[in-house]
Amino acid sequence: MSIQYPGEEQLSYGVADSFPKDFGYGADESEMDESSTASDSKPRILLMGMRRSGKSSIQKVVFHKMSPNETLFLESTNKIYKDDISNSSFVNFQIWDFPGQVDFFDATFDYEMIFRGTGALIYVIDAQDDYMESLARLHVTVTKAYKANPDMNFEVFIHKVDGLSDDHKIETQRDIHQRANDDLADVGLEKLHLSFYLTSIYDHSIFEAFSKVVQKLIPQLPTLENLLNIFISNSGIEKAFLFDVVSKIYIATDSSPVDMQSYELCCDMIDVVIDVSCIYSLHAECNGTAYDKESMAIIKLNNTTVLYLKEVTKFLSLVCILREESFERKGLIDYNFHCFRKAIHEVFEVGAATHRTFSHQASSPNLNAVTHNGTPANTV
Ligand SMILES: Nc1nc2c(ncn2[C@@H]2O[C@H](COP(=O)(O)OP(=O)(O)OP(=O)(O)O)[C@@H](O)[C@H]2O)c(=O)[nH]1
Repeated sequence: MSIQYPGEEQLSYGVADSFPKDFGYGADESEMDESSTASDSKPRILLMGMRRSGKSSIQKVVFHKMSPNETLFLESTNKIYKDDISNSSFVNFQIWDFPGQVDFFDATFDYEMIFRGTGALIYVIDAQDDYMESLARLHVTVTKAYKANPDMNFEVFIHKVDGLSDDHKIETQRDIHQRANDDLADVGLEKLHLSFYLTSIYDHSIFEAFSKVVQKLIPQLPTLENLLNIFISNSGIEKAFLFDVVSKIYIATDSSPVDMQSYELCCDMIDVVIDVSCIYSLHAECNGTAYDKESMAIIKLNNTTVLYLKEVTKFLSLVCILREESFERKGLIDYNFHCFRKAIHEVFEVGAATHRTFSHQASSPNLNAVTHNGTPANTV
């Protein structure tokens, strides 16, 4: 595990620099600094919902490492809070936290402008409370937003489900799903697709849900999944996640199903790596220095499972789950990882270059992996 800071020049690479450009409506980093209007043009994710539904808590827990218990002391948000997380995260967009319910009839609130630059609208419903009023607000919000920007994704977080039994959770989700879609059908908006997630800040469900929201906004997702599939099948790995280190959102995974336990294990591994690196860091302050080019860790569990973490870019890390037997071929895994890492860098360089030239012709990176038995496999 690395604990050394590699030097400034090594931190100059950054996938996030290309990320907003790949959304097609982002602005350059330099422009961001010059005016807040420019930074407002960054792709956004909006957090909306009734007062006390848990919007600020979600944002603080996922992106600012606040512990769930501390959210009890969060004060009510009074104005739109714009959180630009791009300096620390691959997830290069703004999260806009809205103060309780938005008054769409307030003339000073230009909701059309806000919705037009939005990638995803997350509507948070407090599942522990009576949600009828919240459902009515959801309907007004999504219909207005859809008219302004039909391309945006509509995500509904059925939140605070930690207080509900398993049966109650399923029943609540079914009920909310039914009512929300019936309301849309009544006004002829069957085309408006709502995605539903059961979430809580007290477990990993909020990170999983946010991962799925973010993945839908990554144009390179199919390429990333393809690269992960090639990497794991040639290396004898069971499951691999590409993580945004700071938020523990997974940007992509291979196409085998995700089980919560594996995801939680990998999240915990990131915490261990960052915490241990911080403790032994050469720097007194451990802000952003705990993760660098040298970062890697191997954790052997007592059930013959191995967790393997390696740095991919300044913000991204690959966390793999594999059997002890497969780990005996560590040389092969490392070689394939080297190819995988190179391919990931190419994906985002191509993305950035494509944006710069305003060209829509994307080229695919080559992943010259070695198969599990050692023969080179030229794959795209
Ligand atoms: N049990 C439980 N409580 C939660 C969860 N998420 C948030 N809360 C609590 O809900 C309360 C309200 O959270 P906030 O994040 O302030 O809600 P908000 O939607 O931002 O509220 P406004 O700023 O007034 O719009 C806090 O006491 C949180 O601790 C959750 O997943 N489970």
